[in-house]
Order: sequence, then C-alpha cells, then structure tokens
Amino acid sequence: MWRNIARFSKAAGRTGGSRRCLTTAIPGPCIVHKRGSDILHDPWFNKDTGFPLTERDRLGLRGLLPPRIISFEQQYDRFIESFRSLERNTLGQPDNVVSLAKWRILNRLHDRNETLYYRVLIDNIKDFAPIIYTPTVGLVCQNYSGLYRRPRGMYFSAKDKGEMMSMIYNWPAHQVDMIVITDGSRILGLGDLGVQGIGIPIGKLDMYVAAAGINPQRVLPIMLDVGTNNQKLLQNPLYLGLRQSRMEGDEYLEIIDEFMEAAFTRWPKAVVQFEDFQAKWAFETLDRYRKKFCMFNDDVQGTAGVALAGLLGTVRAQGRPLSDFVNQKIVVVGAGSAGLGVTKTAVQAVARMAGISFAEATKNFYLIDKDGLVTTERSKLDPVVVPFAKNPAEIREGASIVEVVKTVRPHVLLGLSGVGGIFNEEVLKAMRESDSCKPAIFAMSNPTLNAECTAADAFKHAGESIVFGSGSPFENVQLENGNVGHVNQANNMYLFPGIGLGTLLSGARIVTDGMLLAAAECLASYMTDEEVQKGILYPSINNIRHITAEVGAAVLRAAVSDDIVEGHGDVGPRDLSHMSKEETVDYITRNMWFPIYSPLVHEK
Ligand SMILES: NC(=O)c1ccc[n+]([C@@H]2O[C@H](COP(=O)([O-])OP(=O)(O)OC[C@H]3O[C@@H](n4cnc5c(N)ncnc54)[C@H](O)[C@@H]3O)[C@@H](O)[C@H]2O)c1
Ligand SMILES: O=C(O)C[C@H](O)C(=O)O
Ligand SMILES: [Mg+2]
Repeated sequence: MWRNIARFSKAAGRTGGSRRCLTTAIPGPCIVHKRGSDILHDPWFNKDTGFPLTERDRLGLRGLLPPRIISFEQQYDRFIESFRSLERNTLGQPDNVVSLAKWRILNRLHDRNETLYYRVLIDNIKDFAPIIYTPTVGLVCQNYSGLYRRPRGMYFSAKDKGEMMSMIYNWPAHQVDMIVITDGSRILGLGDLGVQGIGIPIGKLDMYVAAAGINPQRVLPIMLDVGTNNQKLLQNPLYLGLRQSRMEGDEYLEIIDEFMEAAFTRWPKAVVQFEDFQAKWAFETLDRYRKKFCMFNDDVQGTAGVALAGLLGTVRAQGRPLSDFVNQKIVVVGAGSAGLGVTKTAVQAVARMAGISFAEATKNFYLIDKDGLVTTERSKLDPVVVPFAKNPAEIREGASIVEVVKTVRPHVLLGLSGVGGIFNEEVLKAMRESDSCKPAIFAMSNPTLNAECTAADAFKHAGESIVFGSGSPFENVQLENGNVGHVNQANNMYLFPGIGLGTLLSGARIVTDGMLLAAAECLASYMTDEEVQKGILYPSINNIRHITAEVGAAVLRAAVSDDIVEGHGDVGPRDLSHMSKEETVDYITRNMWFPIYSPLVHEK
C-alpha cells in the first residue's frame, strides 16, 4: 500500500517538492502566512491530524485538533482502508452509484488535504484514474450541478465581458503553470453539458499533477460559460450556468480572446490546454491562437499523437517493418475534432515516410461521419474534410461502415464518433476479412458507454488475433485459445502531461508541430518488440510518470531543435540546448513535484 516513501521523499527533497514552495527549484522549509483554522481549511497546507507539535504551537493550532499526531503513512493507510471498505459495502449496487460514491470520497479528500489526495492518486493511479478521469468524470459532469459543494477553478461567463483582466487577479496563486480550459460544448461523447463541463479541466489537471508532477498550487481549471444549447440543463432549476443559448460567431470569439489576453497578461509563461470544445471552435481557436500563445488542443493534437503511436504499434505488432505503415488501409469513423486530427497527422506521417505529397498519402484513408463515407460528391463539404473526401467511383457517397469495411478490407478500423456500439457484430465480423493478419480495432470514444464496441465483443466477433485499443479502460479479455486479449487504453492521457510539462520547462512561447511529433514518436518507440507483438501498444498507466518524463524530454528537445526555448527558472536556453537526452529526462524528472508534508515553519 505505502510504496516507495524513502525513494520518493529523497527525490522530492532534491526537487524542493514542498507544499508551500512556489518554485520547484528552491529547497528548504517555507513559511505559511496563515494561522489557526484558516490553515486547517486550506487544502494546500492542511495536514489534518498530521501537524507536528511545533507547528501546532507556532501556527495557533493547539486545541483545534485532537491531541494524537497521526503520521502521513497512517493517514494514507486509513484513507485506503476507508476506500476499500466503501468498495466492500457497495458490492452489488448499480455501477453509477458505486462510481459516484468512489468519486465523492476522493473529492472530499481533494477538498480537505491536497498532499494526501495526490499521494494516494499517484500511488494508486491505475485504480483511481478511472474515477477522477475517464469514464467516471463523465458521469460527474452530467450530475455536476447536484454534486457541487465547493468551488474549484475559475468561471468566466459571457456576463464577465470587459471584467476578465481584473477577475484573473482574484485567483489566489501567484504563479500558474498549466491551465486547462473548456467551454463545455462537447464533453467526452456526452455532448453539450454547459458549465457542468468544468469536471473535465479538473480531471485533466489532476492527471497533470499525478503524471507530470505539476505543482497543484500552479494549476488552474477554467470554465468559459458562454451558455448551453442543452435544453434539459436550461430547464433544470439547479443548473449552475448561464441560462441562455450558446453564443456564436464574433461574440463568442471576443469572450475567449479576452480570457486569453487576461490569462497571459498575468502569467505570460503558462501553458494553456484547450479541451472538449465542439469541433468548429476547436479548430478555429487552434488556428487563431497557436502562433500567438503557448497553447495546444488536446482533442485534436494530443489524441492525434496517441493514435499515431497506436497505428505504428499495430504495424510492429504485425511483425512488419515500420515503413509498411504507408501501405496500411485505415478507416476512421468520426470526422470531428479528434477524427480529423488523427487522420491529418497519420496522413502527414505517411507522406513523410513515403516521400509523397499529402494528397497522394490520403489514398489509403477512408473517413466516415454521421452521413456515411465522405466523398467529393457530398454537397456543402466542410473545407477541413475536403482533403480526405474519396472519389465516389471507388465507393459510393455515404456508404455505411460495414459497406466500407467489406469493400476496403482495412488493416485498421478506428472510431472517434462518440456513438456507443456503432462497431456492431456485423461490422466486427466484416473485419475478419481484413487484408491484415492482425487487424486493429480502436474504439476510442469516451466514456465507456460511448465506445464504438466493447473489448469482449471486438475479440469475440473480429477474431482473437486482433489488436485492440479503447479510450476508456476495459478489462483484458480471456480468449478461448487460452491467451489473453490485451486491452490498450488509447487515450490522450499518455501524451498531454508530457506535452505540457516539456513545453513549460523549455520556456517555449508556442507549441510547434515538431514538438507534437516528437511526443508521438517517443510514445510509439516506448514499447519493446516483444510487448508489441503480444498486442501491448501502450505502457501500463502505473508507469505514467516515467512515460511523461520521456515524452516531456522529447518535446523539450524538439523545442531546442526549433530554436524556440527561452528557459525556465535558473535554467537558461543555453543550458537546455547542451543537455544530452538522458540529462533532459533527468532535468524533467527532477522538476516533478511530489507530495510530502513539508515544514510550514522554520526549524529553530
Ligand atoms: N481516446 C481519446 O484520447 C479521445 C480523444 C479525443 C476524443 N475522444 C472521443 O472521441 C469522440 C468524438 O470526439 P470529437 O471531439 O471528435 O467529437 P465531434 O463531435 O467533433 O465529432 C464527432 C464525429 O462523429 C461523427 N458521427 C456522429 N455520429 C456518427 C455515426 N452514427 N456514424 C459515424 N460517424 C458519426 C460526426 O459526424 C462527427 O464527425 C468523443 O466520444 C470523445 O470522447 C477520445
Ligand atoms: O478525456 C478523455 O478521456 C479523452 C479525451 O480528451 C476525450 O475528450 O474523450
Ligand atoms: Mg477531451
């Protein structure tokens, strides 16, 4: 249960992983300026029953706590025991009830004691990621107005126009490193959840702390409430957001422009991750800001890198050289922010590998949206889709998934449609006729009920030799041939923490294509041939800090190659550019915050 304390404490000491220190480079104890119950009610500083006697004396805590001092290790074990007891007591209850109960117990700890919260999260990431992140976070967002107890993050609404520059100074932390922002318009595959979408930036930033060691005092979840078109929410008397339909056009852009100016005025070195915006705004804002601010869109760019790593892994799993990627026939179902991001990046990779033009490289890609196969025959074709539209002479306009699969016999079927079960028995059985001996099925939509198929159905209907990936976690599948059907979690969580951390520590003011490609290539080469041949394309989430360090280093080194590093803290651009690969990984690792209780008063 209580793992690696000595090792991690040492690492945290080295990096100054203190609760209070605002910069990870400054070692030694820091002073808290609050006193008494203000400290107990501040989750950044609170140690609950763990305050030592000196701190109780000098911070005015005597008498405010039971006399016995409980160690961090005991607090940790006590929490894990309550969690396990909750699991036992909810056995047999409906999944949603159990998931929300688990989220509540973690959320209460988050609200009370962040050090302990992040410690249990980091040490138990495989068990807890599905609660604070996909899939449970989706359920939390759907019910957020009812679950809401305490504020977390900041809310900027359409009513705040003209006020944002002063509002941003209401945030209590002096320094912010990572911001995740959503407008709630496309939360996972659950649609427009308005202000309730705030759960997503909170969950993503929890992953930043757990996976990338971003100091939790320096993260900021943002909800940009520009209204909602979700009628059910608008009619709900408890709905916490603006009761108006979504702003559109220039009015919308003015709001988001104002926020970006305000955020970067106060924190010029922050990195902003855009998350779960509906496709049109995802693309428009990426285009509008990527050369001006240090930002990226996780759904478009993070997902593309994770999918590319999965696609390259699939080629290796077939026992073929990577160069064979150019011959893979790939059907992508879903032509939104994620599907288009993936298709574009994969086509670019083919073009680069084969030394051909982007247009030529689209030959083996088939894009399907809610109206079926996209061809040039379609009227009012969205300009972003045009490059991937097929000639209707090859397959008819609007052909269904099963028709396309039967005609193309693809090596890969990849879903980013948000439509649960759309890879039905017929579609999966059609994949048995794939031209590949080891076809891949990626059901990447979230949360679980929105996955295009389950892992069990994929192995059952498409055959036991497939490679399988899903956006939300599924259990591995016991196959009839005695083997285990491995489930890969093809989720952007493998990349966004490293993209954010690598960018932050490079001091780059933009995120370039080179940095994103380096992240994807790093993930793609992370697994050994032996693992990949077993169908294991991505590492275990238990190694997420190590993966993030490697990805972060790759991103930082790409920023050096692009000549855009400005350095971070005491480490200047020249230092960064002289670091070897190993030194860069070490530098990234040393800058990861790690949760331990550190002194809140100077020792005499
Ligand atoms: N695994 C990951 O890391 C990851 C990353 C990003 C997004 N996603 C998931 O991908 C899904 C889509 O996200 P998005 O941002 O692209 O959404 P989006 O709304 O921008 O796009 C959805 C696309 O699916 C198409 N579609 C809808 N119904 C369809 C149907 N019946 N048949 C075929 N296509 C259909 C739509 O036409 C649209 O092109 C969501 O569920 C999201 O959770 C997963
Ligand atoms: O949030 C996730 O789990 C992945 C992705 O960003 C999504 O929108 O589904
Ligand atoms: Mg997302």
